[in-house]
Amino acid sequence: MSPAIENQAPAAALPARDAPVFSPADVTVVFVLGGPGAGKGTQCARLVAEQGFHHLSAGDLLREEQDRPGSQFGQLIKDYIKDGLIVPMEVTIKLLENAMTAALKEKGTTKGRFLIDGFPRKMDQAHKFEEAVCPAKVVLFFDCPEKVMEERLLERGKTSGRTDDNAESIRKRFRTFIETSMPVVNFYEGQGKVIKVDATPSPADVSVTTSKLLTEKLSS
Ligand SMILES: Nc1ncnc2c1ncn2[C@@H]1O[C@H](COP(=O)(O)OP(=O)(O)O)[C@@H](O)[C@H]1O
Ligand SMILES: O=c1ccn([C@@H]2O[C@H](COP(=O)(O)OP(=O)(O)O)[C@@H](O)[C@H]2O)c(=O)[nH]1
Repeated sequence: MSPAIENQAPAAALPARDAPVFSPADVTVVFVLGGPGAGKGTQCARLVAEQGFHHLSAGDLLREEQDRPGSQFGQLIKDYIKDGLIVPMEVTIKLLENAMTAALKEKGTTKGRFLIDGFPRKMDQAHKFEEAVCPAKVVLFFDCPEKVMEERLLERGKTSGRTDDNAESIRKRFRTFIETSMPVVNFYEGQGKVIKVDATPSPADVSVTTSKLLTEKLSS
C-alpha cells in the first residue's frame, strides 16, 4: 500500500478524531530528533538492523509524496523543503499514519515498534500526532554542534541529490531547528521522555550508546 495521500486541502487530510488510531499498548512510538545532519537516519538504520524497529523518515515520506505523479502537494513540499521550513502538519501526519498502517498490514499484525525520524519538528505536530495517531513513548535526541552538522551536510550534498543540502538551505534549516524544533525537544524533556545522545563520535560509537540507553528506557 502506498503512503500517498488523497488530493485534498491539507487541513482536510486529517479528520478530527476522539482517540488516536493506534494504542500505545500495541504500538511503540519513538520520535527521533536532532538537527539536520546530526545522524538521525544513520542511527535509525542501525537500530532497525539491531532491534527490529520499523523506520519511518518524515523527510523521506515527504520527498516521496513530492515526486509522486499527480500529487496535489508536490510543489508545496518542494518549496518548503528548499527553504528549510516545516510542511503543514496535516500532510506529514497523514503520510506517517498511512505508512504505519501499511507497515502493520504488511506484517499482518496490530503490534509494532516505530522509529519516527525527523518528526515532530514543531509543537503543533507533536500535539496533533499524539492526539490523532499514537502517543509517543520515548524521544531520542541526537545532540550535535552546528559546525559538525554543516560539514556532514555539505559532504552528503555531494551525492545526495537533495535540494536542501547546500549552504543557503542549510543555514535556513539550522534556524528552523533552533527556533521551532528545539522547543519540541524541551517539551518532551520536561515530560522525562528524552534520551540525549552526543552525536559527535563515530557512527558505531553513537550506536552503542543509543542502543544501550534506548533499551534501558523502553524497559523502565
Ligand atoms: N557519527 C557520525 N560521524 C560522521 N559522519 C556521520 C555520522 N553520522 C552520520 N554521518 C554522516 O553525516 C551525514 C548526515 O547523516 P544522516 O544520518 O543523513 O543525518 P540526518 O538524518 O540527521 O540528517 C551522512 O552523510 C552520514 O553518512
Ligand atoms: O516533519 C517534517 C519533517 C521534515 N520536513 C521537511 O523536510 C526537510 C528535510 O527533513 P529530513 O528529516 O529529511 O532531513 P534533515 O534536515 O534532518 O537532514 C526539513 O527541512 C523540512 O523542510 C517537514 O516539513 N516536516
